[in-house]
Amino acid sequence: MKVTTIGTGYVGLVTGACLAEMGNHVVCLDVNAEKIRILNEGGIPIHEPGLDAVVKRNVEAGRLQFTTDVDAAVNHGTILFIAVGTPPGEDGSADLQYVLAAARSIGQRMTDYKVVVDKSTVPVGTADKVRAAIAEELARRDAKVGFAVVSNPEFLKEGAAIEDFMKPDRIVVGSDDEQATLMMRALYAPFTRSHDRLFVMDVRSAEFTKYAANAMLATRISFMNELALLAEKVGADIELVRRGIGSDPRIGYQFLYAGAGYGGSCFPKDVKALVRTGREHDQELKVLNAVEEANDRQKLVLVDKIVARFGEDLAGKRFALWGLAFKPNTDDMREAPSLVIIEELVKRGAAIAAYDPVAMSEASKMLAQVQGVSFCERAEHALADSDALVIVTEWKEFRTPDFDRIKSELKQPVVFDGRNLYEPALMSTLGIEHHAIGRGTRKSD
Ligand SMILES: NC(=O)c1ccc[n+]([C@@H]2O[C@H](COP(=O)([O-])OP(=O)(O)OC[C@H]3O[C@@H](n4cnc5c(N)ncnc54)[C@H](O)[C@@H]3O)[C@@H](O)[C@H]2O)c1
Ligand SMILES: O=c1ccn([C@@H]2O[C@H](COP(=O)(O)OP(=O)(O)O[C@H]3O[C@H](CO)[C@@H](O)[C@H](O)[C@H]3O)[C@@H](O)[C@H]2O)c(=O)[nH]1
Repeated sequence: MKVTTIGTGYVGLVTGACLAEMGNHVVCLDVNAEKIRILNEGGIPIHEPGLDAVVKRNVEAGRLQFTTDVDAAVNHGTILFIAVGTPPGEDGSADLQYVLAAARSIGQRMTDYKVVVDKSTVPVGTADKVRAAIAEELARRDAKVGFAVVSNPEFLKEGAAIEDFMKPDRIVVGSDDEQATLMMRALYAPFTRSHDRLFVMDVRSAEFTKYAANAMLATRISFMNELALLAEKVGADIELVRRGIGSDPRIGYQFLYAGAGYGGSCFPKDVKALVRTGREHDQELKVLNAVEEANDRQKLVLVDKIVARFGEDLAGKRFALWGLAFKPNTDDMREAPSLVIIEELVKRGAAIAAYDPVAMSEASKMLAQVQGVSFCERAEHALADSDALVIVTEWKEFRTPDFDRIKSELKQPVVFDGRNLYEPALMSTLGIEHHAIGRGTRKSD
C-alpha cells in the first residue's frame, strides 16, 4: 500500500520504517529540513535501538523515502498518518496547532480518496476538527474528493519502539467508515497474524483509550512512589513490597518501579491534558490531579535526600550524576527528572559532573544556561573529586559498576540510587553509604 507519514519524529519515523518493512511504500514528510537532510544522508536523527537497520534496509529496497515536499508527500499516500507533536498548551490542554496545520496541508493538496489517520495523541473530538479542517480546505478550492478520518493512537515506548510496533499488544482503530476500516485492517494484518489484536471501535473511544492507558500507567508509578516514601518511614522495603504485590496477576509486575519520578514526552503532558479535558466537562479528575502532584514531588526526592545528607548549602560540593535521559535506551530529554535535579542542586551552589551513554548532546543543549554542569566521556570520569554519586536513569551499564572504584574515587563513598539499582545489603557490605528510594538508608559500618 502507499503510505505517507506527516511528521518524522519518534512516532512518524518508526511507523514509516516498520510499515515499509512489511512491503508498503512509505514517504515520510517533515517540516524540519535538517531532520530530512540527516535521513537522506543515511543518518538517524534520534537514538532508538534497531531503528537504523530497519530504515537502511527499506531505503535501500526503495520502499522508504524522506522529503520536505508537501505536495509530493500528500499525493503519494492513500493512507496519510498524522504523527506530529501535541505539546501541552499553557492551560495543560493538548496544543492541536500542528495536527490542524497537517490536516489543512492535506486538504489543500489531495486529489483523490485518502484515509487520514490521527496517530498523534489527541483529545476526544479531534478527529471531528481534523475532518472539518480538511473539508474547509477542499471547499475553498471547490474540490470534490472523498476522505475518511480515522483514529489510530500509538502505544510504543521509546527505547523499545521497533519491538513495540512490530509486535504490538494491541492496535486500536477508531473508525466509522467501512472502507477506511478495511484498509486499516489490511495495513495492520501482518502485525496481528498470530493473535487478532486489532480492536475497531468508534473514533471517540479510540481517542480516549490512549489517554486512559497513559493515565493508568502514570497512576501506577505515582502510587508506588508514594508508597515508597511511606515505606521509608515505616521501615519497609518497597522492592520487596513490589514483588509481593506484582505476583498477584490482577496487579502484575510491570510499571511498579518506584524511582525519581516519571518523565518523557508523554506521561506528563497526557496526564495534564486529561485533567484539562475533565475540567472542560466539569469533572475534576481527583486521582489524576494527585498523580501529577505526586510526580512533581517525586522528582525532588533525590534532592531532598542530598540536602538531608549534605545540608541546604551545597557550595563547594560536586556530584557525579549518572543518567540524563528520561529513561534508558533513548536520547530523549523531554521532561527528564535529571533536569529538575540538576537545576535544584546547582541552585544550592553544587557543581555537577554528568554522564549519559547517549543523551549528553541533547542534555547540553537543554542545560546550556545552567552554570556548573560538566559532561564526562565515561561514567567513571565523573567520580573523582565528587562528594557523592547520584543515579537518575537505569542504563544497563550502571547496574554492576566497579564498586571499588566508586568507593575509592568519590571523596566519601555515598550513593544516591534514584532507580533502586543496588541491593542495600551489598552496599553495606562494601562500605558504601546507600540512599535508595523506599528502601531505607544503609550507612557503611
Ligand atoms: N514519543 C513517543 O514515544 C510517543 C508514543 C506514542 C504517541 N506519541 C504521540 O505521537 C505524537 C508525535 O510524537 P513524537 O514524539 O513523534 O514527536 P516529535 O516531536 O519527535 O516529532 C514530531 C515531528 O513532526 C514534525 N512536524 C510538525 N508539524 C508538521 C507538519 N505540519 N508537517 C510535517 N511535519 C511536521 C516536527 O518537525 C517533528 O519532527 C505526539 O502526539 C505524541 O504524544 C508519542
Ligand atoms: O515502573 C516504572 C516504569 C516507568 N517509569 C518511568 O516512566 C516514564 C515513562 O516510561 P515509559 O512508559 O517506559 O516510556 P515512554 O516512551 O514515555 O512510553 C509511554 O508513553 C508513550 C507515549 O504516549 C506510550 O506510547 C507508551 O505506551 C508509554 O509507556 C520514564 O521516566 C520511566 O523512568 C517509572 O518510574 N517506573
